[in-house]
Amino acid sequence: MYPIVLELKGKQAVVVGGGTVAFRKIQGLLEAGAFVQVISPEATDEIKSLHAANKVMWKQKKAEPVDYEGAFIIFAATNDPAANQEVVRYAGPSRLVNVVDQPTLGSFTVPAVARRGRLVLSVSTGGASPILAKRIRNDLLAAYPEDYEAYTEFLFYCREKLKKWKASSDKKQKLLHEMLDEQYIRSGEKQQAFIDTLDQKVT
Ligand SMILES: C[C@@]1(CC(=O)O)c2cc3[nH]c(cc4nc(cc5[nH]c(cc(n2)[C@H]1CCC(=O)O)[C@@](C)(CC(=O)O)[C@@H]5CCC(=O)O)C(CC(=O)O)=C4CCC(=O)O)c(CCC(=O)O)c3CC(=O)O
Ligand SMILES: NC(=O)C1=CN([C@@H]2O[C@H](COP(=O)(O)OP(=O)(O)OC[C@H]3O[C@@H](n4cnc5c(N)ncnc54)[C@H](O)[C@@H]3O)[C@@H](O)[C@H]2O)C=CC1
Repeated sequence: MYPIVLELKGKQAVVVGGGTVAFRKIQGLLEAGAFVQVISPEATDEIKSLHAANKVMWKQKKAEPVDYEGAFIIFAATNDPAANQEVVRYAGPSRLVNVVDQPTLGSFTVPAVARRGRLVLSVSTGGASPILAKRIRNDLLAAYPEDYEAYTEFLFYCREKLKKWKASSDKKQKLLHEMLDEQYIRSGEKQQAFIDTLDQKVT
């Protein structure tokens, strides 16, 4: 297994199937900014609402090979094992394919994810127990509370600024470590004070 973080903004994702599992995968895709097409003769009310709100495109039919053209990432999420196998066959060997009922047929599995802005914590149990993955995700959400959203935005701003600073790498390293001081996690005021000092140094 080799974990990566995919950039899906504006990329085309095809989800075959319109049930509760498909809906969960769709939610993750929308959070990542993907353009989602759902191919399924039936869909849950939640998926229908997303379609009505133009958040996803829903083709109300069974999947055919033509549906995968242009897809960057594909989910075989029907309740029909043969239909899911067919998705894999037509997608070909060089595309990202997730298969919800026969995971080894696909090229990747979906972890449980805790998001705090730029901080993305993902948990996989290699198929041992999705419920354990979910539980550990919830533990991580408690350990890294909402403050981390603003905090990681602060760190991102400061690091981008420091990258442009024409100073010695020692000086940069010192600040890169200083900004990790615990005092900055919860205090917007302290973050702002650090930014102000940095803005004076790096113009
Ligand atoms: C291999 C993988 C492939 C993939 O889907 O990518 C896979 C496969 C299967 N899941 C099954 C069942 C369940 N899956 C969940 C939940 C989640 N499943 C997710 C991922 C994965 N599931 C991948 C591995 C992840 C890992 O290794 O840790 C999560 C983490 C992410 C997500 O789906 O977004 C999401 C929780 C996060 C959230 O809620 O956010 C629940 C619990 C629930 O629904 O509350 C149950 C019922 C309990 C049980 O069975 O354990 C079955 C049997 C189906 C059947 O019985 O027919 C298979 C098929 C098989 O194992 O062969
Ligand atoms: N990976 C995971 O996280 C989990 C996987 N599963 C597996 O996922 C499968 C799907 O689960 P649910 O979403 O709960 O099922 P569901 O019964 O709610 O939905 C199945 C959907 O597939 C559609 N479908 C059937 N044949 C199709 C075809 N040829 N082309 C396009 N769409 C088609 C149906 O119209 C329906 O919308 C289950 O059979 C189970 O084995 C179940 C729980 C978790």
